[in-house]
Amino acid sequence: MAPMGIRLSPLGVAVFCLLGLGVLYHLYSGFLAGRFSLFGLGGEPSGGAAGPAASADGGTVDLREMLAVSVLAAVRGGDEVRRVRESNVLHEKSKGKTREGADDKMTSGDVLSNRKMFYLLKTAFPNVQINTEEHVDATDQEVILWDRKIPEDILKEIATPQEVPAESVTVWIDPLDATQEYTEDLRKYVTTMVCVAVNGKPVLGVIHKPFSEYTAWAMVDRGSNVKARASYNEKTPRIVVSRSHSGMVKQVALQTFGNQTTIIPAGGAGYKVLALLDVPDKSQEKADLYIHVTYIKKWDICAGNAILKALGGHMTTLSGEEISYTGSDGIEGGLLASIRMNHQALVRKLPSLEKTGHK
Ligand SMILES: Nc1ncnc2c1ncn2[C@@H]1O[C@H](COP(=O)(O)O)[C@@H](OP(=O)(O)O)[C@H]1O
Ligand SMILES: [Mg+2]
Repeated sequence: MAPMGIRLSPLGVAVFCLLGLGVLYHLYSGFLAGRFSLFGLGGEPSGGAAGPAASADGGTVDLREMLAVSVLAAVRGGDEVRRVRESNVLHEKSKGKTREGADDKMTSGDVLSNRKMFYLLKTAFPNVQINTEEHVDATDQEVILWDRKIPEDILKEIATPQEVPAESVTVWIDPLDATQEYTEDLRKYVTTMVCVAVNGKPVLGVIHKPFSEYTAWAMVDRGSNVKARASYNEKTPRIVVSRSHSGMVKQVALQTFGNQTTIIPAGGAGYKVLALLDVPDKSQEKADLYIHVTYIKKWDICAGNAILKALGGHMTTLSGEEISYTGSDGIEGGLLASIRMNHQALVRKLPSLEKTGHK
């Protein structure tokens, strides 16, 4: 009942109730959306108003949002990588042997970075396929909510969203590239990487250097925060190659380009792609070509492939085939990466892997 002397209008009460409902809906919609994504993961909600960026029925995802989360994931993973290295307690172990018999190493830096990166992306995009280098322990789930903010530098380069079907997307995460060098405390080679492929084609890549806090990102046909250098030496190129999984790469490079060619042994596929670009980081060496001859995994190369492609460069097998980032984890045909060069002419110059004994 209304207080004495005050008469309530039924219309006023109805408007008031509707406004109240509107405010409640607004407050709780983000919270509920967050809960749905967590149920998708089977995880426990930890609160907060942020939610997933994709609808629960598969639907579409926005590649610009995927880029923002990929940058955040690479940086957060990098924080773990740095923290573990600085603690000097790496818990280094071997996951087994590579085909060539080298130790396939893993540390706490790999595992903790993998967990952060995976759950950040999985919480934001519950419906996309995510392939990571390290095993994700289902009993050790973490929910990391994205605040749905797209950084200014991305908004400046990429003015509009770009929706694609969630089912067409494959994400590749390398939580710690150059693990071998990480264990040797050769910090400059270490990167964290995220790549998004659509129908197997690499469309966006992020390479982050945790120890110099440098991040390169690019999206094909949309924009980037990194560019190619002004010139490259095609005749006697400086060639960056693996220092720990080299196979016959030095012989292949010298045989193809002559003894005047400079070979730069370096760790990490991310580091070697950055060596081809205009990167301000002082610890970064520069090269004209990146060649790899042994087996390699797609999380090692997808981000670099996307960035090179976005900047007009190429990454292919040694026989010039494009690499498809779906299905199997690895590629057999070696790797040739170049930018501002005649890539097909380089392919014709190189001997086939059969001749080098790698196939
Ligand atoms: N033959 C091989 N088999 C398995 N992984 C290989 C490989 N050659 C290179 N890689 C991986 O590719 C990345 C770059 O190698 P490199 O530093 O030798 O150029 C490293 O990734 P991770 O450090 O993420 O394991 C390395 O383990
Ligand atoms: Mg790697």
